[in-house]
Amino acid sequence: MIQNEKEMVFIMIEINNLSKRYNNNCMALDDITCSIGTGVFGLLGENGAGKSTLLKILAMMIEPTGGRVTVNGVDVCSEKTVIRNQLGYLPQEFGFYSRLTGFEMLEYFAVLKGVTDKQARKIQVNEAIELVNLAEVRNKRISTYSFGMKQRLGFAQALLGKPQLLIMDEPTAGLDPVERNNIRNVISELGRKITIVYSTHIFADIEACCSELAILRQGSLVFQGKPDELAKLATGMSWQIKDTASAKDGYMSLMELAR
Ligand SMILES: Nc1ncnc2c1ncn2[C@@H]1O[C@H](COP(=O)(O)OP(=O)(O)OP(=O)(O)O)[C@@H](O)[C@H]1O
Repeated sequence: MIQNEKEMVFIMIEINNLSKRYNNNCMALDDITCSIGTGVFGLLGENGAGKSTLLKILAMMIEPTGGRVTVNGVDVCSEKTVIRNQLGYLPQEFGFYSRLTGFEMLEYFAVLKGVTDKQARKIQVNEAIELVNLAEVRNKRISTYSFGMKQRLGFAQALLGKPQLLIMDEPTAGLDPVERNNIRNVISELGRKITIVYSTHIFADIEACCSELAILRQGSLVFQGKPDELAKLATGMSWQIKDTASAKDGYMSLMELAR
């Protein structure tokens, strides 16, 4: 397994009064306060809710305009190197050198992550490739990969360097049901040892893997708790769509009712 139990570190992320206003005046996050411990933490929310913005701040890609985030008491804005050494990050959009093979690309990322020993690097890269089911295409150029394969390669790079904190923006997006299920299993397994924070639009992803979740809506935190607590809140509420509109319109009606 790619994680070593002996190196296990308990992570506690504290988010206090966090805000992010972009230069165009868009308030992407508005006074968010929550705690995230070891395990798998899911972030749910519709398009534009602020999920990617929060994950980018946790991954130190952007800075907040207000409030503070600490990881085990260390401020993410002032002690970036300390936290980067423990971090694996999968952004929503990921760039690869398409002329390289999947194996070569991951080796390159492993070097960037400081895995200097050649043998250790080979082992880590092969483990990551096996975990995301890319073994058969490891020696094929990335230019020949499907979208889902590239997504899984992005997932694999986040695992290199044995991070204790994994931040992933929609890791299951664009995957077929079999691969989505595999990635859910990998996330659940890794979440026994490290902290994983990931965003998704799919509640079934959260149900399958997360010990805790938060829901963002228009930059505000509207729920934090366990998946079954959210399910309890919805007990007794059910909706039937009677109109004959298209499935997409029906889905939109349901979302409006749910709100
Ligand atoms: N660089 C930026 N400059 C200006 N506004 C931005 C920028 N990035 C995001 N936003 C805005 O901030 C808000 C939150 O965006 P964000 O990408 O965090 O949402 P999201 O929940 O991840 O959405 P999605 O599910 O579509 O990925 C949106 O209104 C978006 O338009």
